[in-house]
Amino acid sequence: MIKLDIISGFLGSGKTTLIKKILDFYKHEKVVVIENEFGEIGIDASIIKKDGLDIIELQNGCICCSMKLNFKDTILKVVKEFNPDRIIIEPTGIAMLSEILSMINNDEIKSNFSINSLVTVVDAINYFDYRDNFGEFFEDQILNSKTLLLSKNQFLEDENRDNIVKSLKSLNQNVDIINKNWDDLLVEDLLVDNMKNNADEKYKKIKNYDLLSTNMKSISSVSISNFKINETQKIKEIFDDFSNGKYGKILRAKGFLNSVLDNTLEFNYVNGQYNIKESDIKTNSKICIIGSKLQKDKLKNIFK
Ligand SMILES: Nc1nc2c(ncn2[C@@H]2O[C@H](COP(=O)(O)OP(=O)(O)OP(=O)(O)O)[C@@H](O)[C@H]2O)c(=O)[nH]1
Repeated sequence: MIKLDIISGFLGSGKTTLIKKILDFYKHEKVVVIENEFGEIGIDASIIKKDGLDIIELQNGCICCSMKLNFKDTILKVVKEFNPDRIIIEPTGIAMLSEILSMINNDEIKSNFSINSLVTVVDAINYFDYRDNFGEFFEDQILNSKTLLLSKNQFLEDENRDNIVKSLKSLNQNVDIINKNWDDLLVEDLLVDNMKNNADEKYKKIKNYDLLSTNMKSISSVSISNFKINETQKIKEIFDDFSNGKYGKILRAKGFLNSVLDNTLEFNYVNGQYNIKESDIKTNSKICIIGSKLQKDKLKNIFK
């Protein structure tokens, strides 16, 4: 049986960071990662790329396409082409987990695969904001997971972390919740416990696309390649501006920048917070911006 690991979670929650971490545990296996990115340009594949790892990138332009994507066919193609021990799937941050599970809930997949982990990474910093603004969608990921893994929890007080755990439990009583520092995380923590969780349990579909909130439906993306900005200070100013709403509600931006100092910088912006760090990845300058009610022309102009 081929092992299947599904790592879901809202935009910028920490899926790619987690996959990088678990790849170390599986370095003696033949692993294929399927990266389904929402924007038009791929960023995550460059981040997790390493020798001997095969990565399949699936780009999707809109939430509606992202949900209709046929994971089943892709997975079966990967099996034929690569014959892997394990497939790790990172759906887009705005994929409905129920939709993905319904696509792989068929005999062909079941006879070839065992679900090893079905994790949703929950961004502790933004938990209540996202739950309020993207409720039914956010809950779909939580209801359909076997394991919930809190990320960024080192930034919160114990009391706030406890409130998140309580809220998660009120949504899904049967799920394992991992609330620990990721330095202490073991791959065993993420495995589906078949004794506790019935693997054949029906996925819990909450809403179909037509019923999703306007907030959710208005999420779109802008991707810009080879932009000319090459100073850290300038990109910081842009990110500071992202939070004031003049370009729409920007939830996520990520990419690379070739700086004047001739090095590559990797940046991550998640709902008002950002970091910029030196990267050893050699690539052109590129940015993918995701948010709701995006002012796309204004955004393209600032990167001209
Ligand atoms: N400090 C800290 N930062 C984290 C943690 N998890 C993720 N991050 C940061 O959050 C940002 C987004 O992480 P990613 O792993 O790219 O998130 P993602 O879910 O793959 O993002 P998308 O694929 O764009 O939805 C990066 O800057 C990470 O370094 C965590 O547990 N602690």
